Amino acid sequence: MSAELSDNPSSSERLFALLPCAGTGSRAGTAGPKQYEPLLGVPLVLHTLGAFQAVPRIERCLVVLAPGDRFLTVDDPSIELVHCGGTSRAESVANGLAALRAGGAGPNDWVLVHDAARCLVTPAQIDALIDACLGDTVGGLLALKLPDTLKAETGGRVAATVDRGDKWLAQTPQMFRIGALQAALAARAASGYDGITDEASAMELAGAAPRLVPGSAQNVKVTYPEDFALAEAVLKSRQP
Ligand SMILES: Nc1ccn([C@@H]2O[C@H](COP(=O)(O)OP(=O)(O)OP(=O)(O)O)[C@@H](O)[C@H]2O)c(=O)n1
Ligand SMILES: C[C@](O)(CO)[C@H](O)COP(=O)(O)O
Repeated sequence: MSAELSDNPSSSERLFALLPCAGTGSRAGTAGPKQYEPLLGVPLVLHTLGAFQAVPRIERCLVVLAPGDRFLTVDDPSIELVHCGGTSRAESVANGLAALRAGGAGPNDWVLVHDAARCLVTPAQIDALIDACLGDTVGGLLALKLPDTLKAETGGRVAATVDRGDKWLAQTPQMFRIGALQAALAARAASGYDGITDEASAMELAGAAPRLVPGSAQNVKVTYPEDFALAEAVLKSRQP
């Protein structure tokens, strides 16, 4: 075992969550960052956090905020807010991983990285990912097989219908060993994380093949103005 892997052997199966929450939500059309828009009277990101709080085997949840962000406060000791968001999602995640390590997480511990903006994720979906990845050498991600026909475009017209047999939509959470993910992201830092839109893409470029774990069509990322009403309707449908 390498020196890096042996420095925290007792924590080899610990689970942490990391929520990148430092975006501006430029496509959402909201006055402030979309993650704080109220849904059923509660800031969007608190719905997201609620799903992770309901998974007891996750030891701690780290929320990566923009440096000047003072919107969010929490009183749950298992949730930690850090103001180290970067200029890209990948940079926010890399900074958050460093904060997790500084707080005692080891390289062999697992991290579940999840978009703050995916507020409809459920504890059952998080558990399904953990169950599928704990015994895996690489880790993996929730993803969805394409439900629609896929078109390639040239100049606003269809250039081709693309075979969708092997195509999946990547979702989050994405679960990897912290040390492996740190190394994969560090290798992309010099290029400004170009093309690294999720954790799996960094791991793929490092030579790994992340496991695809079927997710749910409801696990949407709130991105555009119309997504808020959809998310609120789903949350309402889940109320007792
Ligand atoms: N520099 C950034 C950019 C994004 N995110 C986070 O990454 C998640 C997914 O990103 P996305 O939905 O693209 O959010 P935004 O970047 O805020 O949206 P937009 O691209 O429309 O500006 C969000 O929870 C967002 O807060 C982040 O932590 N740091
Ligand atoms: C990570 C992600 O949610 C996977 O689908 C997605 O790539 C993040 O959104 P962005 O628009 O690429 O920042």
